[in-house]
Amino acid sequence: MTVIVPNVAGTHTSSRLIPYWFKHYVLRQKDGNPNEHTKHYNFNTPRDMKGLLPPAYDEATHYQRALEQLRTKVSPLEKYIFLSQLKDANVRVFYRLCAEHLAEITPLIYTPTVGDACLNYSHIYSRPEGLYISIQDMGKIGEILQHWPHAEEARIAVVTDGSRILGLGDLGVNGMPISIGKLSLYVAGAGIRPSSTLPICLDLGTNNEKFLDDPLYLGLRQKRVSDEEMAEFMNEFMKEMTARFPKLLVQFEDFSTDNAFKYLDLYRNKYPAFNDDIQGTGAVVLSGFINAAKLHSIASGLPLSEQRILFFGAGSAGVGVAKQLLTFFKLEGLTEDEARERIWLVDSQGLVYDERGKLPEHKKYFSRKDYTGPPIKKLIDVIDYVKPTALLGLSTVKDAFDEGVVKRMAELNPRPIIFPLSNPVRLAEVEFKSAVEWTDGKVIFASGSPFYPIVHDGKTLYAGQGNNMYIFPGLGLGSILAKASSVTDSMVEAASLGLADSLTKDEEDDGLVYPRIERIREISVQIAFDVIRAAQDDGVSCNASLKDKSDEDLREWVVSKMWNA
Ligand SMILES: O=C([O-])CC(=O)C(=O)O
Ligand SMILES: [Mg+2]
Repeated sequence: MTVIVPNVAGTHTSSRLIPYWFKHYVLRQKDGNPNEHTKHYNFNTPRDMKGLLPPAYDEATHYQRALEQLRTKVSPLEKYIFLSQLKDANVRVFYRLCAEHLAEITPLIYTPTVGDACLNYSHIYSRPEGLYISIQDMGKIGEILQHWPHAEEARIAVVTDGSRILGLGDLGVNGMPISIGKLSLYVAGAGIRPSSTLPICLDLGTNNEKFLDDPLYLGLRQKRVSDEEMAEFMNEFMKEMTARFPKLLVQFEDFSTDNAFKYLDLYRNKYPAFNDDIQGTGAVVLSGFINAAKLHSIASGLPLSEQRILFFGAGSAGVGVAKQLLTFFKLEGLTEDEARERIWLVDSQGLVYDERGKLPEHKKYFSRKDYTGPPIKKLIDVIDYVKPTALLGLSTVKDAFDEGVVKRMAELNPRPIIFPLSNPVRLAEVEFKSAVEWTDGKVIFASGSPFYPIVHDGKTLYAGQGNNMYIFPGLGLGSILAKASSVTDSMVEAASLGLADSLTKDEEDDGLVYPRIERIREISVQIAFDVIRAAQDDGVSCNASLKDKSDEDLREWVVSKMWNA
């Protein structure tokens, strides 16, 4: 019997909260500048609030009140709107709520609900929360960046062009909530100061006809610009960003495949920048895979180096993850060519191999040379040919891992590794419940979006969440603290290995491949530490004062730099 266990969050907190919101409210009324709120993040308990607060007002109770109110909302989107307003009204209460109830709040401010927020952004929009830079701003981007207050505090920008939001496609300017959501996790998960975060949505047009026809659509009513125009825009944008925000790290988010690779390659050695979908997702999957392969090996006796990984989906995320997984085999002593041999890609036309015909650039590296027969189109047939130990989905094709596919994986492996990584949850290649049932509980599972735990034959099974949210907060924190001039491959790899290493005994006993999300801050400290050391080894850390710190001192120093609500 299989039962879904709802995620029941605890309700207790005894921590005191500062009612800064009142001061914030009063100040905002005075100046009325919509961006002004960002400067009110550092508050002391305002003494002048006496008489303005109800007699029995208690900071801790107020926090519980917010939680209670949240739970009266029915739909996830309503909850998202409530939380968004709470953040605006009272940033500390919002982040305290996140800190204390992360497992409950994360799916509401981030994947999967943030996907609904993006789809509906032009209808649920209520206030500015970041920067919108459009193609029409070309030539004066520098001027527009001046409008962001407190440039000296800016440390991390999440920049999207809305062209491939999660698995939802081109959402144009409606992509803004993904930048906002990621940055909320930077604060909640890594203690970045809220005023140091900068959400940016670039509006280069959209090819989404539905939005172009929507009278409330908030973006430019035009098709996406040409590659040449975009390249010119991006060059000006990055140049002006560095001039205006010299201490800023840029996280590229949800650019369409080709542009994701193109702009990462173009800027990664020039600016402190990384691409979350290529490098962040790659790192998080490598990490979960390391732990999954250990579990597989215990059950199968197969040496780790003999894992055979089949990727279903060969976009930016798929190829990014595949490249990162080369590290897994290299750590087992294989050469790069040997490592590449252990990985197969499947795209919409089936197995990716040289003889199939012309391939886009990013698929060529993994294209098989050892198969020359007719195209193998169906996934189940590719599985029969490859005999994979692991099946990873980054396709956004819902239910692509059907009963036949999953059962075949279970016939080939005592404990098959199945990672449906597409986001949001309704695009997952297979649901956790089905994967458990079809493998009789044997599956080693991680998904991009969260699934509830499942009780199978009296045992509670947990779905790992192979989402880059475990990586980017710590990778960003480490890069910022190291004052890294660029984000190197070793830094990304360090983040991944740090995460893999972070499982507690209790988590291992529960068969987890990722730590529990409630420990994200602790994990971010470890990742940031590893990232700083990697930056130093690569000679890209410009923070000379960290060089002589002992490991213990460096860890303590990282913790001391984290913001708390
Ligand atoms: O946002 C997420 O949940 C993970 C991610 O980067 C994506 O799917 O593009
Ligand atoms: Mg993304």
